[in-house]
Amino acid sequence: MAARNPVRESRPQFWQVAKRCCQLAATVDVAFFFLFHLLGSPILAWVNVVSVAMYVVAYRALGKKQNGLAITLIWAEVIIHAGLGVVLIGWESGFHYYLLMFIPALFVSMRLRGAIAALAGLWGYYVALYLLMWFIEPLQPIAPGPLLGVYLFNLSVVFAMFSYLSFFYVTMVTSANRKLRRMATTDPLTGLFNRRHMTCLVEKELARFRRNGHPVAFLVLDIDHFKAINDQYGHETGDRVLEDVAGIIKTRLRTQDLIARWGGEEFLAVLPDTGIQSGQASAERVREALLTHDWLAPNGERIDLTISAGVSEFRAEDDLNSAINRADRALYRSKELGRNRVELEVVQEVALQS
Ligand SMILES: Nc1nc2c(ncn2[C@@H]2O[C@H](COP(=O)(O)OP(=O)(O)OP(=O)(O)O)[C@@H](O)[C@H]2O)c(=O)[nH]1
Repeated sequence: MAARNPVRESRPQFWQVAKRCCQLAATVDVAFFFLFHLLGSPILAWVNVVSVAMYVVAYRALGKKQNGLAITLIWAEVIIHAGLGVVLIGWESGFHYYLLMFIPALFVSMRLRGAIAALAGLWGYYVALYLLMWFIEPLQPIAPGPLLGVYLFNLSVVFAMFSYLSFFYVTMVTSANRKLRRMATTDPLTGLFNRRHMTCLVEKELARFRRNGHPVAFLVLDIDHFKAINDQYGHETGDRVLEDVAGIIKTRLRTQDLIARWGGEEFLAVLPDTGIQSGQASAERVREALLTHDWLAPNGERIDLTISAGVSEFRAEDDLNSAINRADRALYRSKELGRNRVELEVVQEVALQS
Protein backbone atom coordinates (compact mmCIF):
# COMPACT_ATOMS: atom_id res chain seq x y z
CA MET A 1 0.00 0.00 0.00
CA ALA A 2 2.79 2.38 1.02
CA ALA A 3 4.80 1.53 -2.08
CA ARG A 4 2.01 2.98 -4.23
CA ASN A 5 2.09 6.29 -2.41
CA PRO A 6 5.10 8.39 -3.40
CA VAL A 7 4.31 11.06 -0.80
CA ARG A 8 4.54 8.55 2.00
CA GLU A 9 7.64 6.93 0.58
CA SER A 10 9.36 10.25 0.07
CA ARG A 11 9.22 11.32 3.73
CA PRO A 12 10.93 8.55 5.65
CA GLN A 13 11.77 10.85 8.57
CA PHE A 14 8.08 11.55 9.18
CA TRP A 15 7.43 7.86 9.62
CA GLN A 16 10.31 7.65 12.08
CA VAL A 17 8.66 10.41 14.08
CA ALA A 18 5.31 8.63 13.78
CA LYS A 19 6.97 5.58 15.38
CA ARG A 20 8.26 7.70 18.25
CA CYS A 21 4.79 9.24 18.67
CA CYS A 22 3.31 5.73 18.90
CA GLN A 23 5.75 4.88 21.70
CA LEU A 24 5.03 8.12 23.50
CA ALA A 25 1.25 7.87 23.10
CA ALA A 26 1.22 4.23 24.29
CA THR A 27 3.19 5.24 27.39
CA VAL A 28 0.72 8.05 28.11
CA ASP A 29 -2.17 5.60 27.68
CA VAL A 30 -0.66 3.17 30.19
CA ALA A 31 -0.51 6.06 32.67
CA PHE A 32 -4.15 6.90 31.83
CA PHE A 33 -5.22 3.30 32.48
CA PHE A 34 -4.18 3.55 36.12
CA LEU A 35 -5.25 7.16 36.50
CA PHE A 36 -8.83 6.61 35.32
CA HIS A 37 -9.18 3.52 37.47
CA LEU A 38 -8.24 5.65 40.44
CA LEU A 39 -10.65 8.36 39.31
CA GLY A 40 -13.49 5.84 39.06
CA SER A 41 -13.92 6.05 35.28
CA PRO A 42 -13.55 2.39 34.25
CA ILE A 43 -14.71 2.85 30.65
CA LEU A 44 -11.99 5.42 29.98
CA ALA A 45 -9.47 3.22 31.81
CA TRP A 46 -10.19 0.20 29.59
CA VAL A 47 -10.25 2.32 26.44
CA ASN A 48 -6.55 2.81 27.12
CA VAL A 49 -5.86 -0.90 26.93
CA VAL A 50 -7.39 -0.94 23.43
CA SER A 51 -5.42 2.21 22.61
CA VAL A 52 -2.11 0.68 23.64
CA ALA A 53 -2.89 -2.39 21.51
CA MET A 54 -3.65 -0.13 18.53
CA TYR A 55 -0.39 1.76 18.97
CA VAL A 56 1.56 -1.50 19.22
CA VAL A 57 0.02 -2.71 15.94
CA ALA A 58 0.59 0.72 14.32
CA TYR A 59 4.23 0.71 15.49
CA ARG A 60 4.81 -2.72 14.02
CA ALA A 61 3.07 -1.71 10.79
CA LEU A 62 5.39 1.30 10.49
CA GLY A 63 8.34 -1.05 10.95
CA LYS A 64 7.05 -3.12 8.00
CA LYS A 65 6.41 0.04 5.95
CA GLN A 66 2.65 -0.59 6.09
CA ASN A 67 2.20 3.13 6.60
CA GLY A 68 -1.42 3.21 5.39
CA LEU A 69 -2.50 0.71 8.04
CA ALA A 70 -0.50 2.52 10.72
CA ILE A 71 -1.94 5.94 9.97
CA THR A 72 -5.50 4.51 9.89
CA LEU A 73 -4.99 2.97 13.34
CA ILE A 74 -3.47 6.14 14.77
CA TRP A 75 -6.31 8.25 13.34
CA ALA A 76 -8.96 5.86 14.67
CA GLU A 77 -7.35 5.74 18.10
CA VAL A 78 -7.05 9.49 18.55
CA ILE A 79 -10.52 10.26 17.16
CA ILE A 80 -12.28 7.64 19.30
CA HIS A 81 -10.19 8.28 22.39
CA ALA A 82 -10.56 12.06 22.24
CA GLY A 83 -14.30 11.73 21.54
CA LEU A 84 -14.87 9.32 24.42
CA GLY A 85 -12.76 11.41 26.79
CA VAL A 86 -14.81 14.51 26.01
CA VAL A 87 -18.20 12.76 26.09
CA LEU A 88 -17.48 10.84 29.31
CA ILE A 89 -15.78 13.47 31.46
CA GLY A 90 -16.37 16.71 29.59
CA TRP A 91 -14.84 19.31 27.27
CA GLU A 92 -12.80 20.61 30.24
CA SER A 93 -10.80 17.37 30.23
CA GLY A 94 -8.77 18.78 27.32
CA PHE A 95 -8.92 15.47 25.39
CA HIS A 96 -9.95 17.40 22.27
CA TYR A 97 -6.47 18.99 22.06
CA TYR A 98 -5.11 15.67 20.77
CA LEU A 99 -7.17 16.15 17.60
CA LEU A 100 -5.23 19.33 16.79
CA MET A 101 -2.02 17.30 16.66
CA PHE A 102 -3.20 15.95 13.31
CA ILE A 103 -3.15 19.31 11.56
CA PRO A 104 0.60 19.44 10.77
CA ALA A 105 0.82 15.65 10.44
CA LEU A 106 -1.90 15.62 7.77
CA PHE A 107 0.08 17.80 5.40
CA VAL A 108 3.19 15.70 5.77
CA SER A 109 1.54 12.33 5.37
CA MET A 110 -0.93 13.07 2.55
CA ARG A 111 -1.19 14.76 -0.79
CA LEU A 112 -2.54 18.30 -0.59
CA ARG A 113 -6.06 17.47 -1.77
CA GLY A 114 -6.40 14.56 0.65
CA ALA A 115 -4.96 16.65 3.47
CA ILE A 116 -7.48 19.45 2.89
CA ALA A 117 -10.38 16.97 2.83
CA ALA A 118 -9.13 15.32 6.03
CA LEU A 119 -8.64 18.73 7.60
CA ALA A 120 -12.23 19.68 6.82
CA GLY A 121 -13.42 16.38 8.34
CA LEU A 122 -11.30 16.96 11.43
CA TRP A 123 -12.63 20.48 11.84
CA GLY A 124 -16.22 19.19 11.48
CA TYR A 125 -15.61 16.51 14.10
CA TYR A 126 -13.99 19.00 16.50
CA VAL A 127 -16.84 21.49 16.17
CA ALA A 128 -19.49 18.76 16.43
CA LEU A 129 -17.90 17.51 19.63
CA TYR A 130 -17.85 21.01 21.06
CA LEU A 131 -21.47 21.66 20.15
CA LEU A 132 -22.53 18.27 21.52
CA MET A 133 -21.04 19.15 24.90
CA TRP A 134 -23.14 22.32 24.90
CA PHE A 135 -26.26 20.22 24.89
CA ILE A 136 -25.37 17.19 26.99
CA GLU A 137 -23.74 16.68 30.35
CA PRO A 138 -20.62 14.46 30.63
CA LEU A 139 -21.69 10.82 30.98
CA GLN A 140 -19.17 9.92 33.70
CA PRO A 141 -18.15 13.19 35.33
CA ILE A 142 -15.24 13.32 37.76
CA ALA A 143 -14.60 15.73 40.64
CA PRO A 144 -13.35 19.25 39.71
CA GLY A 145 -9.87 18.74 41.27
CA PRO A 146 -9.04 15.54 39.32
CA LEU A 147 -10.65 17.10 36.21
CA LEU A 148 -8.24 20.02 36.46
CA GLY A 149 -5.36 17.52 36.87
CA VAL A 150 -6.47 15.61 33.73
CA TYR A 151 -6.80 18.88 31.81
CA LEU A 152 -3.31 20.06 32.79
CA PHE A 153 -1.84 16.65 32.01
CA ASN A 154 -3.44 16.55 28.54
CA LEU A 155 -2.41 20.11 27.84
CA SER A 156 1.19 19.36 28.82
CA VAL A 157 1.35 16.21 26.67
CA VAL A 158 0.00 18.11 23.65
CA PHE A 159 2.49 20.95 24.27
CA ALA A 160 5.34 18.42 24.45
CA MET A 161 4.20 16.63 21.30
CA PHE A 162 3.76 19.85 19.34
CA SER A 163 7.24 20.96 20.42
CA TYR A 164 8.69 17.64 19.34
CA LEU A 165 6.93 17.81 15.96
CA SER A 166 7.99 21.43 15.41
CA PHE A 167 11.57 20.56 16.28
CA PHE A 168 11.37 17.67 13.85
CA TYR A 169 10.02 19.85 11.03
CA VAL A 170 12.71 22.50 11.52
CA THR A 171 15.45 19.88 11.64
CA MET A 172 14.09 18.16 8.55
CA VAL A 173 13.79 21.37 6.54
CA THR A 174 17.27 22.54 7.59
CA SER A 175 18.87 19.25 6.69
CA ALA A 176 16.96 19.08 3.37
CA ASN A 177 18.17 22.59 2.53
CA ARG A 178 21.72 21.66 3.40
CA LYS A 179 21.47 18.55 1.23
CA LEU A 180 20.02 20.50 -1.70
CA ARG A 181 22.75 23.11 -1.44
CA ARG A 182 25.39 20.38 -1.37
CA MET A 183 23.83 18.66 -4.38
CA ALA A 184 23.69 21.92 -6.30
CA THR A 185 27.27 22.91 -5.59
CA THR A 186 29.39 19.78 -5.37
CA ASP A 187 30.39 16.84 -7.48
CA PRO A 188 28.87 13.75 -5.82
CA LEU A 189 31.84 11.48 -6.49
CA THR A 190 34.73 13.62 -5.27
CA GLY A 191 32.96 16.13 -3.02
CA LEU A 192 34.76 18.95 -4.84
CA PHE A 193 32.87 21.93 -6.25
CA ASN A 194 31.05 21.18 -9.47
CA ARG A 195 31.71 23.18 -12.61
CA ARG A 196 28.72 25.51 -12.26
CA HIS A 197 29.38 26.47 -8.67
CA MET A 198 33.10 26.81 -9.32
CA THR A 199 32.34 29.27 -12.13
CA CYS A 200 30.33 31.45 -9.71
CA LEU A 201 32.99 31.28 -7.00
CA VAL A 202 35.81 32.12 -9.39
CA GLU A 203 33.87 35.04 -10.87
CA LYS A 204 33.63 36.47 -7.35
CA GLU A 205 37.33 35.84 -6.75
CA LEU A 206 38.19 37.60 -9.99
CA ALA A 207 36.07 40.61 -9.02
CA ARG A 208 38.20 40.81 -5.88
CA PHE A 209 41.34 40.49 -7.98
CA ARG A 210 40.24 43.38 -10.19
CA ARG A 211 39.70 45.52 -7.10
CA ASN A 212 42.92 44.85 -5.23
CA GLY A 213 45.22 43.57 -8.01
CA HIS A 214 46.42 40.51 -6.05
CA PRO A 215 47.58 37.71 -8.37
CA VAL A 216 45.42 34.63 -9.01
CA ALA A 217 46.84 31.40 -10.45
CA PHE A 218 44.84 28.85 -12.47
CA LEU A 219 45.84 25.19 -12.39
CA VAL A 220 44.28 22.63 -14.73
CA LEU A 221 45.21 19.10 -13.67
CA ASP A 222 44.41 16.02 -15.75
CA ILE A 223 45.04 12.36 -14.95
CA ASP A 224 47.20 10.72 -17.60
CA HIS A 225 45.82 7.75 -19.53
CA PHE A 226 42.86 7.49 -17.22
CA LYS A 227 40.92 5.57 -19.84
CA ALA A 228 43.52 2.79 -19.56
CA ILE A 229 42.95 2.61 -15.78
CA ASN A 230 39.21 2.25 -16.37
CA ASP A 231 39.74 -0.32 -19.10
CA GLN A 232 42.23 -2.38 -17.14
CA TYR A 233 40.77 -2.29 -13.62
CA GLY A 234 37.14 -1.35 -14.16
CA HIS A 235 35.03 1.74 -13.73
CA GLU A 236 34.65 1.30 -9.97
CA THR A 237 38.39 1.36 -9.47
CA GLY A 238 38.47 4.40 -11.77
CA ASP A 239 35.94 6.10 -9.51
CA ARG A 240 37.92 5.28 -6.40
CA VAL A 241 41.06 6.70 -8.04
CA LEU A 242 39.17 9.90 -8.87
CA GLU A 243 38.02 10.24 -5.24
CA ASP A 244 41.54 9.71 -3.93
CA VAL A 245 43.09 12.07 -6.45
CA ALA A 246 40.61 14.74 -5.35
CA GLY A 247 41.47 14.11 -1.70
CA ILE A 248 45.20 14.41 -2.36
CA ILE A 249 44.79 17.60 -4.40
CA LYS A 250 42.82 19.07 -1.50
CA THR A 251 45.46 18.22 1.07
CA ARG A 252 48.26 19.65 -1.04
CA LEU A 253 46.62 23.02 -1.66
CA ARG A 254 45.62 25.70 0.84
CA THR A 255 42.19 25.92 2.40
CA GLN A 256 41.40 29.18 0.61
CA ASP A 257 42.18 27.66 -2.80
CA LEU A 258 39.11 26.81 -4.88
CA ILE A 259 39.13 23.31 -6.31
CA ALA A 260 36.60 21.77 -8.69
CA ARG A 261 36.08 18.68 -10.72
CA TRP A 262 36.07 20.41 -14.08
CA GLY A 263 35.54 17.43 -16.37
CA GLY A 264 35.70 13.60 -16.22
CA GLU A 265 39.31 13.26 -15.01
CA GLU A 266 40.19 16.92 -15.09
CA PHE A 267 40.40 19.26 -12.09
CA LEU A 268 40.59 23.03 -11.89
CA ALA A 269 42.22 24.81 -8.97
CA VAL A 270 42.13 28.57 -8.58
CA LEU A 271 44.70 29.91 -6.14
CA PRO A 272 44.07 33.41 -4.80
CA ASP A 273 47.06 35.61 -3.92
CA THR A 274 49.30 33.33 -5.95
CA GLY A 275 51.53 34.28 -8.88
CA ILE A 276 52.35 31.96 -11.75
CA GLN A 277 55.63 30.71 -10.23
CA SER A 278 53.99 29.82 -6.91
CA GLY A 279 51.14 28.26 -8.88
CA GLN A 280 53.67 26.09 -10.69
CA ALA A 281 55.22 25.08 -7.36
CA SER A 282 51.78 24.11 -6.03
CA ALA A 283 51.03 22.07 -9.16
CA GLU A 284 54.41 20.33 -8.80
CA ARG A 285 53.59 19.53 -5.18
CA VAL A 286 50.32 17.92 -6.24
CA ARG A 287 51.96 16.05 -9.13
CA GLU A 288 54.67 14.61 -6.85
CA ALA A 289 52.18 13.65 -4.15
CA LEU A 290 50.10 11.75 -6.69
CA LEU A 291 53.17 10.16 -8.23
CA THR A 292 54.51 8.85 -4.93
CA HIS A 293 51.14 7.68 -3.62
CA ASP A 294 50.67 3.89 -3.58
CA TRP A 295 47.90 3.25 -6.06
CA LEU A 296 46.67 -0.30 -5.64
CA ALA A 297 44.01 -2.02 -7.73
CA PRO A 298 41.58 -4.40 -5.97
CA ASN A 299 43.64 -7.34 -7.28
CA GLY A 300 46.72 -5.92 -5.53
CA GLU A 301 48.40 -4.75 -8.71
CA ARG A 302 50.13 -1.40 -8.57
CA ILE A 303 48.54 1.28 -10.74
CA ASP A 304 50.94 3.71 -12.36
CA LEU A 305 49.21 7.02 -11.95
CA THR A 306 50.53 10.36 -13.07
CA ILE A 307 49.00 13.71 -13.85
CA SER A 308 49.79 16.51 -16.24
CA ALA A 309 49.10 20.11 -15.37
CA GLY A 310 48.90 23.50 -17.01
CA VAL A 311 49.28 26.74 -15.08
CA SER A 312 48.32 30.31 -15.99
CA GLU A 313 47.96 33.57 -14.13
CA PHE A 314 44.95 35.80 -14.39
CA ARG A 315 45.63 39.11 -16.10
CA ALA A 316 43.66 42.32 -15.80
CA GLU A 317 42.37 42.04 -19.37
CA ASP A 318 41.33 38.39 -18.93
CA ASP A 319 37.95 36.88 -18.33
CA LEU A 320 37.47 33.50 -16.73
CA ASN A 321 37.54 31.62 -20.04
CA SER A 322 40.69 33.22 -21.38
CA ALA A 323 42.62 32.43 -18.17
CA ILE A 324 41.40 28.82 -18.23
CA ASN A 325 42.13 28.51 -21.94
CA ARG A 326 45.74 29.52 -21.33
CA ALA A 327 46.09 26.92 -18.55
CA ASP A 328 44.47 24.40 -20.93
CA ARG A 329 47.01 25.16 -23.64
CA ALA A 330 49.80 24.61 -21.12
CA LEU A 331 48.16 21.31 -20.17
CA TYR A 332 48.12 20.23 -23.83
CA ARG A 333 51.81 20.97 -24.02
CA SER A 334 52.41 18.82 -20.91
CA LYS A 335 50.62 15.96 -22.63
CA GLU A 336 52.52 16.47 -25.86
CA LEU A 337 55.85 16.62 -24.06
CA GLY A 338 55.31 13.19 -22.55
CA ARG A 339 52.86 13.76 -19.62
CA ASN A 340 53.64 13.65 -15.86
CA ARG A 341 54.76 17.25 -15.90
CA VAL A 342 53.66 20.82 -15.21
CA GLU A 343 53.81 23.47 -17.93
CA LEU A 344 53.22 27.21 -17.71
CA GLU A 345 51.45 29.24 -20.34
CA VAL A 346 54.26 31.64 -21.10
CA VAL A 347 53.75 32.04 -24.86
CA GLN A 348 51.05 34.66 -24.59
CA GLU A 349 52.96 36.60 -21.94
CA VAL A 350 56.07 36.74 -24.15
CA ALA A 351 53.92 37.84 -27.08
CA LEU A 352 52.36 40.62 -25.01
CA GLN A 353 55.70 41.81 -23.69
CA SER A 354 57.29 41.99 -27.19
N1 LIG B 1 35.63 5.81 -13.66
C1 LIG B 1 35.29 6.98 -14.20
N2 LIG B 1 35.76 7.31 -15.40
C2 LIG B 1 35.43 8.51 -15.94
C3 LIG B 1 34.60 9.40 -15.26
N3 LIG B 1 34.47 10.51 -16.02
C4 LIG B 1 35.19 10.30 -17.15
N4 LIG B 1 35.79 9.09 -17.10
C5 LIG B 1 36.64 8.44 -18.09
O1 LIG B 1 37.84 9.16 -18.25
C6 LIG B 1 38.40 8.74 -19.50
C7 LIG B 1 39.09 9.93 -20.13
O2 LIG B 1 39.72 9.45 -21.26
P1 LIG B 1 40.54 10.37 -22.24
O3 LIG B 1 39.80 11.66 -22.43
O4 LIG B 1 40.83 9.56 -23.44
O5 LIG B 1 41.82 10.74 -21.45
P2 LIG B 1 42.99 9.85 -20.88
O6 LIG B 1 42.77 8.39 -21.11
O7 LIG B 1 43.20 10.25 -19.46
O8 LIG B 1 44.21 10.30 -21.76
P3 LIG B 1 45.08 11.62 -21.64
O9 LIG B 1 44.26 12.65 -20.94
O10 LIG B 1 45.38 12.00 -23.02
O11 LIG B 1 46.29 11.26 -20.85
C8 LIG B 1 37.26 8.21 -20.33
O12 LIG B 1 37.45 6.82 -20.50
C9 LIG B 1 36.02 8.45 -19.46
O13 LIG B 1 35.09 7.40 -19.58
C10 LIG B 1 34.09 9.01 -13.98
O14 LIG B 1 33.34 9.73 -13.31
N5 LIG B 1 34.46 7.79 -13.48
